[in-house]
Amino acid sequence: MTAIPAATPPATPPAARAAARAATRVLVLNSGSSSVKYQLLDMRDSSRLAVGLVERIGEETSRLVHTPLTGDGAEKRERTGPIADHSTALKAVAEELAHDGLGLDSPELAAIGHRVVHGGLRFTEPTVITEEVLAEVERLIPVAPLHNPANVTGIRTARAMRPDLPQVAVFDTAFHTTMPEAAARYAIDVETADTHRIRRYGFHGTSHAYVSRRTAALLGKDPSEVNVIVLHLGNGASASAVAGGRCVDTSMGLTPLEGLVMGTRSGDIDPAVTFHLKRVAGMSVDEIDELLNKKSGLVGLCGDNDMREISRRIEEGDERARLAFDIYIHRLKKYIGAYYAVLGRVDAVVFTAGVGENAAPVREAAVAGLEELGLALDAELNAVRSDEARIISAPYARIAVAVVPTDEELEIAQQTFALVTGASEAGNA
Ligand SMILES: Nc1ncnc2c1ncn2[C@@H]1O[C@H](COP(=O)(O)OP(=O)(O)O)[C@@H](O)[C@H]1O
Ligand SMILES: CC(=O)OP(=O)(O)O
Ligand SMILES: [Mg+2]
Repeated sequence: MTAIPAATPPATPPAARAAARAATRVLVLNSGSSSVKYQLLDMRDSSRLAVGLVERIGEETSRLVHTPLTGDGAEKRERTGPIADHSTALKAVAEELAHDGLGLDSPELAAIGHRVVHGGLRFTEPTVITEEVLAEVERLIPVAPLHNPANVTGIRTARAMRPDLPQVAVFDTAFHTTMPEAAARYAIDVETADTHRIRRYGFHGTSHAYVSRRTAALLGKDPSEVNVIVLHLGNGASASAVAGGRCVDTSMGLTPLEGLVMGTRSGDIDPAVTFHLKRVAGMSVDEIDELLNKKSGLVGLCGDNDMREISRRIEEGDERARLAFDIYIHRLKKYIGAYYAVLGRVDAVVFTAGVGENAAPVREAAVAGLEELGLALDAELNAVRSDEARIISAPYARIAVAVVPTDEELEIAQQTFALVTGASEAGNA
């Protein structure tokens, strides 16, 4: 494996900071393995000017959904048909923005903020992207094989379109750097671990940070006063234990493969399974990587990775879908119990991301039977569909259970704007 580099990130160039002060818009690109989510925001009031998504990149059935939010009667637009790669996807996004007079050539654009999944040991803060920073993000590809390549393509394409504009990387790993050594270290030979920088990094940190803060606000408290278990359940899924606003443990590890059962990833597994697959089943390391990252989790268990489809199949009496759901829930419940023990006192358990925000049956099953721990849902509140942050626990429950929609893009925009305008250096980040 490639060693994970350590050093200090570069400061914001003063010229870029001065230019950014006059402009107030930030474009955020959240490039996933097969998708790009994006938002254009005006940072004077953090309002959205346009939002969108490109999904199923690389397939015949790619889809771009773009929603301008300026002016009256602005309507959602859709494009379908093959989009070969992330570079093509971003060019299509730029065209859609230009169509609404919000093009990347706008002098009002202060910066582009990029989600970058793995920042290794080096990047613990939002960082202005230089060729050298980009080279380090590329160097980390072996430890985020599904994500960092897309992030790099996104950055290179955006830089080619606006080479003069500051571009900022906001790292999924950053929020987790507060974990104590006892949580971050694996119990393997210390020298080997240190030489190769093998440790728990954790991911989805931007989401865990945003959601834990919003949960504190929902409880009417300061983040420093509350202990929260955050369950980020999207296609990738991770849990974290957040004590007083600081991450103390998280389920993803050196790579985003560890922890919960995910859409296509196995999550926790006995490492000896990999030796067995190599020695006994004759699979290559690349084949095992592909099996665990892309053909496991829900899709490996039942052929579908979308919780909507799995719920539908369960209702039809499909046994494989039922078993996949049960395995998913069993793992989730184990992490709730584990992080309860890690935190000692829990104020809230919060569900977020595509599954966490939308799948009431997942929330119900994950919390079922945990009344002794102080967890109980209100069935009616759990069934409500809403885009608002809300509490769904029973009034008598000692611990709040909440649903808080994540907003990685807003968090990235705020961190990006603070960095390029120098606000973060003035202590306003
Ligand atoms: N209405 C819904 N009901 C149940 N699950 C849903 C719903 N909408 C989305 N999901 C789940 O959310 C997943 C996507 O979550 P998301 O957080 O957008 O993931 P990612 O950012 O990893 O692409 C889908 O694969 C699906 O399983
Ligand atoms: C880190 C990770 O798993 O991200 P995503 O959920 O976007 O795949
Ligand atoms: Mg996501």
